[in-house]
Amino acid sequence: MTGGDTHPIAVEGLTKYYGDVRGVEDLTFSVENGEIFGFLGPNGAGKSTAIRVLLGLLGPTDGEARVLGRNVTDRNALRAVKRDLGYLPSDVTFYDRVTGEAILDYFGRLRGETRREELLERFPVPLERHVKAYSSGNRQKLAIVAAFMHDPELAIMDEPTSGLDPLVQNEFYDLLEERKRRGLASFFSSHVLSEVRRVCDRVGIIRNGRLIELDTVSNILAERGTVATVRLAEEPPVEALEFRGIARVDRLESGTYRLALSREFDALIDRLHEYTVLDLEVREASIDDVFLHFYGDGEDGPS
Ligand SMILES: Nc1ncnc2c1ncn2[C@@H]1O[C@H](COP(=O)(O)OP(=O)(O)OP(=O)(O)O)[C@@H](O)[C@H]1O
Repeated sequence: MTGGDTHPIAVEGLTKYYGDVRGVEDLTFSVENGEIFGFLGPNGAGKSTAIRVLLGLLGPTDGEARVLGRNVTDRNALRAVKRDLGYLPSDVTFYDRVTGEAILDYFGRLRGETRREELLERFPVPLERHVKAYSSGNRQKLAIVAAFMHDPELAIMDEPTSGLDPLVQNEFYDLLEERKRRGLASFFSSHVLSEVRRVCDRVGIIRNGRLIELDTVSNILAERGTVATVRLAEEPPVEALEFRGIARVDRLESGTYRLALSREFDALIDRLHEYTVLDLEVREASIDDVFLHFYGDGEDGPS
């Protein structure tokens, strides 16, 4: 990785161990300008660890990471780009005995606040109250305003939508999409496939500390974004239900099969036509489907 890398985020071989405990191992990826990048993984996968390293809060054990062209181990260089960086932590902890307004004043003085009023209209919070009295949703909204009010070039967010109601989530997705149109980069972690599917251009899937998939959302979903569960009067072998465009077939119980497939149903209908279909349910793949059924359940996922 060269010092002149212009990616908002560039990570190569990044590894972080906590003693013997693996946080993340050998992560390599980069985020483009104007991209919404989703970092998807189950609890304990290593998402927060990676984000903390990107923000210079944890030192890497090995490998390298650059944020806005600055090496994350160079504290001074990182401090110099703080104004261009927005950060939303997973556990929003503000000093409790201050008002929301005082918190925004503080961050405003540090980094700027050109979008403060506009964002407060979109993510309203009881500014005059002590943060201690805030609901978790209001804390999260305050954190969003604080992270974006200086209109940062790059936003790094750890599970930003947890605790938000659906309307506020939508407002948040709109905010990311507006940023994208303006060429600004956003990186966020999530364990919710549906939101990653909705807003992200590319997704990195992390499991047991390793990146096991890095692709556009549409490519990932094109191959295996739909799950059909079918109950047949007959009991054909699993192979009899395989066809082009199907990623996987599992037999759940006698006569019941689960098929992971692309959203092209003609081939499915053709194949099922050969049997007596007693029940058929088609749904979007959940994150459990992605992790359990497409990546196996071995320690490190696919090799
Ligand atoms: N301070 C720490 N000391 C020791 N081990 C840690 C520490 N922080 C995280 N870990 C371990 O590192 C691994 C990755 O954890 P991390 O919090 O990064 O995952 P995550 O994907 O953010 O999970 P979640 O979605 O639950 O927040 C886990 O095995 C976790 O137990």
